[in-house]
Amino acid sequence: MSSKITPNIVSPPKKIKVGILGATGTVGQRFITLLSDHPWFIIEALGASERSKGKRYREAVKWKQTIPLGGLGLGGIGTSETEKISSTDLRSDDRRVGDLIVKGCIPEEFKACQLVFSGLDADVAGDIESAFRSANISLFSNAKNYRRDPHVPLVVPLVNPSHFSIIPQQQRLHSPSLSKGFIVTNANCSTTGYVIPLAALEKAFGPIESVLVTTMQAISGAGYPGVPSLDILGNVVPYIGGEEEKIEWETLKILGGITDSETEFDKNGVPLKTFDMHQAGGRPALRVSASCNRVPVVDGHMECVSLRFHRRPPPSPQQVREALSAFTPEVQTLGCPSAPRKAIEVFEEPDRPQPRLDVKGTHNGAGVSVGRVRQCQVLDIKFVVLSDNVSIGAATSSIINAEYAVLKGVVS
Ligand SMILES: NC(=O)C1=CN([C@@H]2O[C@H](COP(=O)(O)OP(=O)(O)OC[C@H]3O[C@@H](n4cnc5c(N)ncnc54)[C@H](OP(=O)(O)O)[C@@H]3O)[C@@H](O)[C@H]2O)C=CC1
Ligand SMILES: N[C@@H](CC(=O)OP(=O)(O)O)C(=O)O
Repeated sequence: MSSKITPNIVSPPKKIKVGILGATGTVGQRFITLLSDHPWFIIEALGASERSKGKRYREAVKWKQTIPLGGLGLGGIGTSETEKISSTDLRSDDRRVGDLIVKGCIPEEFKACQLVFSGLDADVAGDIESAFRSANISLFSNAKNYRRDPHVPLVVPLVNPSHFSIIPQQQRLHSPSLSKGFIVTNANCSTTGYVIPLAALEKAFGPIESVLVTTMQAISGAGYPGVPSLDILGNVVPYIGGEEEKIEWETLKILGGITDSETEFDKNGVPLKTFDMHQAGGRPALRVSASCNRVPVVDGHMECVSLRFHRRPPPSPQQVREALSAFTPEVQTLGCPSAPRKAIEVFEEPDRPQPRLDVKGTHNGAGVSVGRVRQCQVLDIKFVVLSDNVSIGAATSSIINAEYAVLKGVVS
């Protein structure tokens, strides 16, 4: 595993106790590696299924990360020597993550946590996550269950953290007497990877009208043990259930806006049952067509993207490269410690990025890599984007979302 990101904050807030639901899974394990040396967050509680409940974490988990589990601490390491000492005092027992006893995923077991991350299997995430919200716990989820909910923000932290402003409306509806209970979701891993360059291009050149995206998705996207080896070795599977639809509508919600009253997403954002892709909701309509493939790669989703801008004439490939490279998301300037120092790494080499060489990039999988920016003879521009599906595609996004919420006072 590559080196950790150096925190880029000046004055961190006080230490915050966090829980992880689905802690034994692929995404849960990535949460643990990322949080074990987080400056603010301290792992307080881990939850998983009845199969794992009551066991020490190291006995419950099939650990598949490249960092050994044995040495991982509970996080809250601070950014200075003084803080490291005080955070060790706070964790008076100074245990390792592997020592923690796995709990059941019920809110009573997570009462001491100020916020909870979820890497739960989508089959069970719906009821469990809403129980946490009702119990006045702030929840940051990777599961798909609440992404379409018109009062739940679907936040790719490098793109649309402004959508956190829908949270008071969600609380009014679901927990009017409670101040902390809410759900924030992050997006599907393929959506996340390619919507970051799309957002950068919209920021520089205005609305995009049409996008064609073809994915080559890693096996780790299917969790553990995932796709049978006999299906994927030396093969490509041209179907991932539900994935194309998710990419197509999630992109609209993420790049869309919230109405001025901050009570709902606008027409471009809400995947309403009656949603009409041709109807403009504050911006020209965006059409997206996705084709998804599972490929024999362990980590890293690669996506070939072609797009057309609303603006005529469109920008040149060189202008696009410069805009992508210059993209600076709010979470970066605000000082979220897990935000990449560079959101989009642009490659000039004709054969990069590649999953095996570039999936971690220079930012521990928190940014994305773009290459082969060139003219498209059918639309305007085409390029390839590579993202770490388990980091920025999942756990890292949730963590940056939570950091943003802390810095904005949404979680305290
Ligand atoms: N892998 C990826 O790249 C991405 C995944 N996601 C989403 O994140 C979530 C987790 O994915 P992933 O880590 O790959 O999945 P895994 O199958 O690897 O892990 C699932 C987790 O859910 C727990 N779990 C299963 N059933 C229950 C239950 N009845 N009660 C409580 N906990 C339960 C498992 O615990 P136990 O070990 O005890 O069975 C395990 O910790 C999913 O919703 C997925 O769609 C989102 C983006 C990317
Ligand atoms: N389906 C994605 C991973 C995933 O779990 O997506 P979602 O969170 O949207 O269900 C993949 O296979 O790579």
